[in-house]
Amino acid sequence: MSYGVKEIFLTLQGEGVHAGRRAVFLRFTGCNLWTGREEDRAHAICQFCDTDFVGMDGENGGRYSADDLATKVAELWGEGNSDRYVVLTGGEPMLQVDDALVDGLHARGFTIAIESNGTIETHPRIDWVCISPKAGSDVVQRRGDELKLVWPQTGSDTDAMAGWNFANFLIQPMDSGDSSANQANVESATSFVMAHPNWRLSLQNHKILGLP
Ligand SMILES: C[S@@+](CC[C@H](N)C(=O)[O-])C[C@H]1O[C@@H](n2cnc3c(N)ncnc32)[C@H](O)[C@@H]1O
Ligand SMILES: Nc1nc2[nH]cc(C(=O)O)c2c(=O)[nH]1
Ligand code: SF4
Ligand SMILES: [Mg+2]
Repeated sequence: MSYGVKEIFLTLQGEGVHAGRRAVFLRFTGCNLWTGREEDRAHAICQFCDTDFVGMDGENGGRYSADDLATKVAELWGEGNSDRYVVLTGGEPMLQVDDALVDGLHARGFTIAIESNGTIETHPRIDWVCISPKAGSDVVQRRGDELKLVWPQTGSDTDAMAGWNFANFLIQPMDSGDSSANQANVESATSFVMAHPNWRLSLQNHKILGLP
């Protein structure tokens, strides 16, 4: 098996419970909820994506074997064996993640996190599962460490989600690319959390910090 990779980079996790943690991001190409082409966005199940996951032309992108991919992730982490952390993202990483990659990353001492839309069951040996449901999709992965809902999304049933088996429930304001719409999304997300104390606010810190 080989993997199509858009980009791999060292940064800080910007979002969610582990915001601020040093992490290698491994971004796979391709998604099952949008082609990634602008002309298809309006018809996609997921229409608000902030990410270019098309092709393999990003930093350290390309086609890799499991061994080469795990080695590249370790090389980007650099010296030091403690607290090694890799985030599998995309696109939709569960279209590609398998035993060989998970075992290769574990063998190099990494704690493995995933950012997934939850429409495909996540690999059972991933250490930190973050699911971000998309309205209009069928979420089959209803357990994990973190449920991170982009807000607002009409058609999202937050009461039903609060009954799913997650350790943390987060609301993340949607980045729409327009500053006044973004301000409205932040205010709406804040109001939601003020009214629902079982949910917490997640901000995209990397965008504030100018990190990838
Ligand atoms: C680009 S997605 C890739 C992983 C996976 N496909 C997913 O949707 O969870 C990574 C994270 O960014 C979030 N995200 C995508 N577009 C966003 C936007 N415009 N504003 C805020 N968060 C966004 C997703 O919901 C997800 O939590
Ligand atoms: N710094 C940083 N943190 C992130 N957390 C989730 C991201 C993603 O695109 O999956 C992301 C990202 O793209 N950059
Ligand atoms: S599911 Fe994730 S990667 Fe796919 S289009 Fe939506 S936010 Fe982007
Ligand atoms: Mg991102």
